[in-house]
Amino acid sequence: MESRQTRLDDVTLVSRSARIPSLSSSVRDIFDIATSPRVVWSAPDETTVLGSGAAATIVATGSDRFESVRDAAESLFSTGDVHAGSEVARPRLFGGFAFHAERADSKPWKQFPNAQFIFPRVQITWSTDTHTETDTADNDSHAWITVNAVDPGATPDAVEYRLSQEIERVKTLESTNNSRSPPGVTCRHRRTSRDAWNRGVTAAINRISADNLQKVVLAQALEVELEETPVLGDIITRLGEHYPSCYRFIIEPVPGTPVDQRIHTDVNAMTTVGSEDIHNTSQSPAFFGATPERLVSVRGRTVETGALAGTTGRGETTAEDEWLAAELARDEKNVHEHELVAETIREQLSPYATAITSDSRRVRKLATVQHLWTPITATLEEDKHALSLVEALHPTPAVGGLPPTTAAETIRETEPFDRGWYAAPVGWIDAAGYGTFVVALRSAVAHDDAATLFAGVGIVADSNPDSEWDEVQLKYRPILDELESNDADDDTINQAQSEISTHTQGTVDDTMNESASTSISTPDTTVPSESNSQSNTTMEPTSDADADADADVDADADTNTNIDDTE
Ligand SMILES: C=C(O[C@@H]1C=C(C(=O)O)C=C[C@H]1O)C(=O)O
Repeated sequence: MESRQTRLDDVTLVSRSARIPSLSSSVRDIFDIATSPRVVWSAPDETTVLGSGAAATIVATGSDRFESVRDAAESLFSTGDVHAGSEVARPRLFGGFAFHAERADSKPWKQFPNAQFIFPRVQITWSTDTHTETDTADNDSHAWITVNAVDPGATPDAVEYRLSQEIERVKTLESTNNSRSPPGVTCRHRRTSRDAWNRGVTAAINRISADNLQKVVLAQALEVELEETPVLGDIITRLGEHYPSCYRFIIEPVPGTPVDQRIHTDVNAMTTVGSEDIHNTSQSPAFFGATPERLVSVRGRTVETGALAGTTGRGETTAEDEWLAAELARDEKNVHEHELVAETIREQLSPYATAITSDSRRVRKLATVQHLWTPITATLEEDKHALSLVEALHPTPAVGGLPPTTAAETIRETEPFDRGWYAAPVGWIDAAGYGTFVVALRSAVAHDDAATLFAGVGIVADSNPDSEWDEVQLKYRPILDELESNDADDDTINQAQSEISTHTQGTVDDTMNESASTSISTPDTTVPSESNSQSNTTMEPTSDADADADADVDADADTNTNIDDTE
């Protein structure tokens, strides 16, 4: 994509939307024909959104990157001529940040700026979260199409004309309903060997004993070669089926976008998405995942967040599963690790809030793991942009550690790879400054016929390197299951259907079935942007075989051929 850096007073944002009743096409259908950069956002209790192409892109880097993106976004939206027709169809910016303030410049993150937000050329918003092919029978299911242009020459007439073209295109799309098989993994390479892991975890524990550190989250990266290029539209759909309570996302970097200090808009902004000449054939990398962790959602003065830390596996029988949940809920190490996170989040919110409410700590069951979870809500003292809350909260000790600076140093010294966008904030913002951001866990970067997966664990004083290793392998499962060709799908679905959360007080809740420097880019000329500036019950496992369930899962994770354990 050609792009140019643009003064915001030179551009006009024009956005028009229309409702499409009974849209039969799903994310799976449209993702394939959409134009890079593509984004998908699918969250419990939120509309599902697919973005195609970039009418504008905001890029930032450095320690003031949150503020830079916020200022650029506010400037961009302030130029707007927006007729959304419905709040759900309102134009939004989708994107995220790297974990660290500096840009990652190594594989697989080379094409990802430190912070990047895309203002899609075409945004399709499904009115319900359940937008898969089964919904076609649902008369109420409908979608909105929004066409955005950011260009000195953008006119309402031109955008409306383009909107009518997009409506025809989407309405006439065949819904294939075909789910293609996972690509299959041919080779795996761990970036951290078992020995290196043991040394890293032991060194972190020593730092904790020496009182320099309370907690640090250490991660691993797993590179896999695939038999073929993964079909991300299918993968994200299946992740939605297996992990309905998780936040699913796909983000592609904008090809050719300068990585800092820019606002860019797309020279092709007025061309039709999906037409032959711009059909997506690129090998753009894509960051995708299904994370259980919402960093923050801001709507008006209501802030929703939570602490998610402390992990165990799923049992093979209901009794074993409940036993594991009960053990997790009363395990001192996990509760300590969890409470450090919950307490820090409350402290991080307190300068902005008139009230902070923590719900009871509970066990949250996902298809492959169970976590300790404390939902937290706050009321803001005054209006705050979602990105200000993101800045206040990232990184929580659920993915960084305490104290934050020593934890960040320990992470950099220990991990032999760059986290890139893993464990960092990914989400959306709108013109009102509302937004939802998640912590990008259970995630991977797909690049050509390969992918790099990331997963981490919280290390505290009484952590054991072997158990922490096992926990990392378990956390690879959501993504690895979508890449490996095997018959494990059915088991995962069965477990997903039992997603519930259990209050530690023993009640059952089913809330689980329910979220630098700057650039915006526009075409051609390059001018500096102004915005640069517990359950109480105790159960025993039913049998020895059941008690070995965790070991079985982990052994499974290692069954593939060609595992290269070298660093
Ligand atoms: C770091 C990850 O997960 C985080 C660490 C957890 C833990 O240590 O128990 C649990 C949930 C997440 O906050 C990951 O999934 O990669």
